[in-house]
Amino acid sequence: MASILPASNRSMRPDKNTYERKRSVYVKNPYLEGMDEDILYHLDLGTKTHNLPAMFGDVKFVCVGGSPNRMKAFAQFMHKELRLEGDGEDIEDICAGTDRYCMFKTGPVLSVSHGMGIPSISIMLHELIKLLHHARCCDVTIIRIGTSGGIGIAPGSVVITDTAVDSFFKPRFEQVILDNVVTRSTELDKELANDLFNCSREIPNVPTLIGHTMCTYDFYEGQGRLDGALCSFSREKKLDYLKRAYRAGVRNIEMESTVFAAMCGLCGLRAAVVCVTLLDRLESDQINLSHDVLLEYQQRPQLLISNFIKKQLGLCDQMS
Ligand SMILES: O=P(O)(O)O[C@@H]1C[C@H](O)[C@@H](CO)O1
Ligand SMILES: O=c1cc[nH]c(=O)[nH]1
Repeated sequence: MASILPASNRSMRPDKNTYERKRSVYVKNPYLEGMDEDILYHLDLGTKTHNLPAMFGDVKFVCVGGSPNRMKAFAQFMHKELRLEGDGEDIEDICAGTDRYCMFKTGPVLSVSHGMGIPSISIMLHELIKLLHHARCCDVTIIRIGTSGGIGIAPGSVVITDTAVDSFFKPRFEQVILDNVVTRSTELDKELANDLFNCSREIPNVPTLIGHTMCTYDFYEGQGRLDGALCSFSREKKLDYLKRAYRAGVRNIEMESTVFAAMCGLCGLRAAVVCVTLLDRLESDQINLSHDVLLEYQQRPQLLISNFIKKQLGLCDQMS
């Protein structure tokens, strides 16, 4: 039977930090407290092997994205932007003991890769959220910086997601738990989305908008592409579907935002999704950008998030 768990249903127990108005990172699992040790297997970290509060206690911003190289480049970029010591080129992968994900820390910013698709980001988020909880982090903002296919907007546009929707344009994420389907809310933090949009106004030549983001389970058939190994629908059906998505408010398509919004919302993380579009899906299916253009497009969300983080840290005036 399906049930809705609203994102506002946040705490399992009273927040010990209520008086300081701090926002903790919650885990909603009664079994965790009774565990002697928690091994974060896919991150190659653990509560007995690592001093998580010392390593991560000061983290305030977590940025996640599919590709390990992109997330390393973002960490190096942030290192420079925050004017931290050294050039940041030799930044170490904290998860070097596993090749599932990579993680880099630069000042209060953590940069983590999540691979492609809902199952991959979901595993990473379970362990990342436990990590932040064990490290006693508070007031954490998490942002997915990714790539996507646009609908009816110019390639290179940056979409800040107001609501993540599924393939039926519904703001929900359906998690199969045992043999039940549990439906979770995919609302994102509207204030954060607006703050990011305001920040984007200061970046010239990068068209940026707020819109719904559709999250699919597949890049090809799941996104209505005509160029996969399998295709059982016509060009007309594809265009009809994408135009209906556009009319429902969808401006881009990717593969992680619904589970990201659902899990972060339930665990007390202020969350946003910021993706650049690589093509207009009403025009084409294949991504034929040159390497340089692709690189420049991928840097657009990074530039916006870096400006936002610097503003939040009160560093912008001193640095411009
Ligand atoms: O963060 P990335 O750029 O990996 O996100 C999108 C969605 C899929 O993971 C992938 C498909 O190319 O790109
Ligand atoms: O079309 C696209 C481009 C990037 N990522 C997606 O999921 N879809």
